[in-house]
Amino acid sequence: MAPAAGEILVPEVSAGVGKAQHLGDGLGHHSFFEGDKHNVQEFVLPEALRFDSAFDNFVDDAEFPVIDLSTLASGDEKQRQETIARLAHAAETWGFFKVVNHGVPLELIQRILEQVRGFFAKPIEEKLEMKSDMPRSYFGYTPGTMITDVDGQHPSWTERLYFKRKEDLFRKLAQGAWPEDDGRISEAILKYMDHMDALTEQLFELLTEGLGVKSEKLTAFHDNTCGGFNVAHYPACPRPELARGLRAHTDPHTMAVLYQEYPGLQLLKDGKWLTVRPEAGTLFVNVGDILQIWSNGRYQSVQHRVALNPTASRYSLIFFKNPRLESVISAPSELIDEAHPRKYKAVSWAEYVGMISKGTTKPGLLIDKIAIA
Ligand SMILES: O=C(O)CCC(=O)C(=O)O
Ligand SMILES: [Fe+2]
Repeated sequence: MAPAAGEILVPEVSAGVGKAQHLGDGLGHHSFFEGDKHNVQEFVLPEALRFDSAFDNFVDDAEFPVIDLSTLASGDEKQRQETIARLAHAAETWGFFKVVNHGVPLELIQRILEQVRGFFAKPIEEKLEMKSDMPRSYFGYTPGTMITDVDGQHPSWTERLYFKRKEDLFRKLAQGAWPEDDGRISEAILKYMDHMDALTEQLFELLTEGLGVKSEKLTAFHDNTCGGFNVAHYPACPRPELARGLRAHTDPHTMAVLYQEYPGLQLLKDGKWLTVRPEAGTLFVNVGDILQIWSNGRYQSVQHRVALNPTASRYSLIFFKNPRLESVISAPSELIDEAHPRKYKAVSWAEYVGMISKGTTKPGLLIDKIAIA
């Protein structure tokens, strides 16, 4: 008979100790669970919600779409059309693709990751001083105990720090997180976000063209205030099969751009969960719900989740691009005809986000709430 879940994970905690130094070598040097703030047993999932580790079922790299943006630099129109076709096909079939030769310096990514590690290594009390004001805003630090299913159950073995560019609090948050850094990290994050804005805008243009749409460009709904930057930490987990980094979900946004150093991200493809293999310097992009709505269901907002790693702590950088709050998203007329009736009701980003925070939906099904029957 299986022992009780809490006993399997970290037996010391079931005795009510909960100090980091009692959590074994795999977690002892992390401050994530320090100070009795978290009851580790909370992170143990019921059997039905558990999933395979980060090292099973890697995506076949020969099949996973790669978009090489250097193909656009030459100005060769044939090459550009080929890239657009490849990108559109990737968004239609996988909903995910790699981007290489994107112009984001690896040195900038590494500098940010270095700082990120330093922040998450701080004592939990210091991190909680920067706690986000949920549910109203995710801005700031969010412990895994607050990253749950929509009903508030089943916290995730993770923690994150979330920046929005135009918020007055941006510098205050960066300075609070890295007081010793003298403002340089703010500059690095802002520079990274500039790159992300440029990259997503470029992809929007290509994805718009890939649908043959002329009337209304996807860029029209966005500007450079419309991005959120997350740094996420998934501490090494001694029994990764019992907990999860992040539940299966689709991103409600327009698009997300991810940098990861270790495996953990898994995506759903033809009913199977596949692990995405990290590559130095490679960015991973996925279609969000807004892009699926706007493309009348052509581009796929695919479910994904994060599995845990038994020995390595994983850090990821995630940039979410979303429309302006008031932008109303509905598929352009070119995409609608008798054979392709409108699939989704028009929705503003403000309304869509409101639907999330009201918890009116089950995981992954938010988009179905606006489907036209
Ligand atoms: O950290 C990751 O690998 C993915 C995170 C993610 O899917 C999200 O934040 O929506
Ligand atoms: Fe996601």
